[in-house]
Amino acid sequence: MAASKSKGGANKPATPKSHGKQAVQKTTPKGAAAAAAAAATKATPKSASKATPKFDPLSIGTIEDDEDETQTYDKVLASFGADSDDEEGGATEKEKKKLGKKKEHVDSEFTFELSGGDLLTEVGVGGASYWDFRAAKAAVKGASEGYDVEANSIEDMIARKRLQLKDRKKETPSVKVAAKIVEPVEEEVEDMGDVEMDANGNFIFKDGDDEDDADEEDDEDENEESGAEGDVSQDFEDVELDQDLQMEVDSEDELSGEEDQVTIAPKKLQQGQEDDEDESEDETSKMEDIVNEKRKAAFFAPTPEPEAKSADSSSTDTFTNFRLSRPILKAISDMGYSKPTPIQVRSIPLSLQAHDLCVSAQTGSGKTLAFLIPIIERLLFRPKTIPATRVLILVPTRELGVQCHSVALKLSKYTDISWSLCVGGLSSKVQEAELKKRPDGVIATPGRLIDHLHNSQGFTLDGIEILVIDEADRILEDGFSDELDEIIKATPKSRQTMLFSATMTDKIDDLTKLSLARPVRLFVNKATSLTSRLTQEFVRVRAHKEESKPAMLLALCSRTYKEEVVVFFRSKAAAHYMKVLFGLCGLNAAELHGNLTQLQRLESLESFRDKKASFLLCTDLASRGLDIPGIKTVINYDMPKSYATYIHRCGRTARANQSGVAVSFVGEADRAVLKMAMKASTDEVQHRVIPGKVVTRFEVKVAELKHPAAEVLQEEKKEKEIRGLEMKVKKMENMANFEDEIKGRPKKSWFQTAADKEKAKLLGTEKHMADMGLKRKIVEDTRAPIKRGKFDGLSRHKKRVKMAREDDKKELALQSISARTAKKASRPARLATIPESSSKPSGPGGAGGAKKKSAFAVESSGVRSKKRGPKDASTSSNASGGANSSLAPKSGGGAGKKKKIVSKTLSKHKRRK
Ligand SMILES: Nc1ncnc2c1ncn2[C@@H]1O[C@H](COP(=O)(O)OP(=O)(O)OP(=O)(O)O)[C@@H](O)[C@H]1O
Repeated sequence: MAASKSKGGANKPATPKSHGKQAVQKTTPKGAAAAAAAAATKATPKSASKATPKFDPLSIGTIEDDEDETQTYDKVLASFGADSDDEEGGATEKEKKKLGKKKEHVDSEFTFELSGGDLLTEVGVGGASYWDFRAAKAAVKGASEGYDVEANSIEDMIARKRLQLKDRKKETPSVKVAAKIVEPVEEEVEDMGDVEMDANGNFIFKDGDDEDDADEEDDEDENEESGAEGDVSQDFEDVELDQDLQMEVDSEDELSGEEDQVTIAPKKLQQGQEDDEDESEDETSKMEDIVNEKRKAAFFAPTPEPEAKSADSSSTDTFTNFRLSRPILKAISDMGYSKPTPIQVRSIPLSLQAHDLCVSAQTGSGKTLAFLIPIIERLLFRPKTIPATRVLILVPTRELGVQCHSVALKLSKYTDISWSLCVGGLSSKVQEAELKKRPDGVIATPGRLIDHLHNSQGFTLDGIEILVIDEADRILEDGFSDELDEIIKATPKSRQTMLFSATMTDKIDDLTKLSLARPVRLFVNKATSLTSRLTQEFVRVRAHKEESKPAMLLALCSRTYKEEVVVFFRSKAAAHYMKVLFGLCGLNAAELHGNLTQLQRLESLESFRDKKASFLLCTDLASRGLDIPGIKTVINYDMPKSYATYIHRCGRTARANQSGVAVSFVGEADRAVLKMAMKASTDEVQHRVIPGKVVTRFEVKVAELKHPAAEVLQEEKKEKEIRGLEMKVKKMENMANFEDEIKGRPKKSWFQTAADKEKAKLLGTEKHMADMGLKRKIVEDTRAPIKRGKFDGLSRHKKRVKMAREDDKKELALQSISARTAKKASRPARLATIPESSSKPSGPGGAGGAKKKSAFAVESSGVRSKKRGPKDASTSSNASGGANSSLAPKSGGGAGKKKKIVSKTLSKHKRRK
């Protein structure tokens, strides 16, 4: 059945006929299609024979393979020692060597397990974690030194301080402090009040920490008194929450004592006042919508309808339906996945057929595999005589790069495909060495990639055939825009481009700069939607109670959400301060933000992943893409400025069919995002009230720990200063010992100054604020225009032809100018001619001969320098092994060939003359 269906579909691509990428498929040589077909047949395990193929495997777009050496599936298998159907007929030793080093062995009995149950759940629980830091950690700059330097870490300082506090506590009898703090800042450390420590150094809240304690005053009164939370009074009136927020979901009994109140927030925000305001804008926005829709229809290729599901759809959606090669199926199976997720079902076939894609699917829906699986499948059939980097995956953060790299390695485990991770914080030298070997794929952050483009000899993006931009809406933001432009220009236009994000934009204006070829738009969910498995809660923070937030957070994390919690802060300093406070309270927290070294960042993630730390205190650095199995709760200590960031932050939990909770502290300034969240939510949004008495108790605690926390931070600061001095001394020593070598190193170049970068960042924020409808402070774009090479972004062949033409033109200009000058010189001098040597006043009409002369001089020097350009370029590409020449075979060789083109055109010109 499978065979007949696939035959039937062979001439009927699953995608629109008019698609722009068909050219790619047309150029696919015979060998590649045959190889794909062979792969399709041989890779199909027996168990898949009943599966109905949903796309035509023969139309798989192959990596450029105009070389004769296209690998057949057998050869690929043979190269890593896997059994092919005909073991004896496998690759020879020589072929094996040529095909690359042996990877893991594929079991000859391997068949893809289709009945693995709901692996999403198993995986989500921790079956196949995406994270493997070994490769990244090995590449961290000066990793070994890092350990020494960090010997006296913040953890040690906190631990010491806790011991000190414990000792002091033993010496000083406990003194009760009043429930209400008047001047908490002035409290002495010794005045621990009713907050005591147990033998293990944990704080004990004597006054009713026990949740069963019913001997409490009325919660509402308490809340009034503390002002931290509680009754939902006037402040929120204008968002019309009041009445409904009073609704109790829990029974009275449950709400007695110190338990938080959790009530349903109303959906009123969707109607009423706002709608009235909107009405006036309705007509205009309708018109805009029509225009936009028309533009979109012209820009995007029609989206193929999802296949109609049979009654038993679960059995039809399997990885074997994609006709993937066996090494990939085996790797997918090893990772514990049995069925593709909906976004994988829809995007993998299109991606295999080399379509440009613009994909939006909810957080945690499996987008990483959605782009990696087809890439690896296609790379299996790449030409291999000359190594080349054909795939580039751009990610916005280093950690996301590490994660994506780790998944790519796992998926490529049974293949000879190589990957390089080029993100900041890891050793540039290690990366440079890797890039020299031309890995098949590079996973990079934009900044580090450009660094290599400018400073790693011979590294170019000329050979990129597939470009993936993960979290594409983020990378399309202004902060990255200059870098993105630079990268796009450096890659060939013929590449396949795939954009992925949970909040993907389909605004044409944003997408045009990526020079997409009729991309297919796959929006599996609304870009504003969050999974229904996520429970959203809001904790209100009144304007004058902002300073109670640390106490509220401690209350939440000590009483309600005690483990597998990620807390997002707006600033690095706040995250760090909280880390100290958590530590002093005996709560085990890791931190993740930009003030840490890369090693510390990775270690933080590791300790949180391994459940050594119950809390991860971080900035938005961790808001996108990070996939840490088992996160139960996300707390927005500071509400993000944009709803998109809110979606991404909340998306760290309730991933891969798991459920989760997102709790947000909402202050006066956060209403815009709150409204959007409420509007977009299909489920009820909860309002959590932490009893005022509880908040007060934690306020006492925070006040008491303020001084010790400050001491820890002071100690840390001193430690850093000492470290800084040590590093300076080391630098000076190095300079003294290796001065010549250090000074002899080529200076690094960068396409933006630090000020430009900062300005770009600011502009990004401004634009974002404007998009959010918030007040915009105009930042003038005073950046100097970025100087880019005239030929950036062109293929090597086109570059050479254009350069040759330019040289010809200059040469012609030179010749005609010199001919004219000679002609002029041969004319008899006019009577009134002023001698050339005499100076003329400058200004209009005053330039005379002197100006012409200088123009000539400029021209000729320009010719000279231009001529040097291509030579230099070809020299560097030769030095790099000419890896890319295989990708543009028709474009010819190196400098020698270029010279020929020049002389050919010149001689033609001369003939014409
Ligand atoms: N086919 C599958 N079956 C089971 N689990 C899967 C499958 N594909 C991916 N997963 C799991 O789903 C989780 C989320 O995947 P991934 O990180 O790719 O999501 P995402 O859509 O990129 O999320 P985000 O938008 O947050 O970046 C991962 O833990 C992964 O192991």
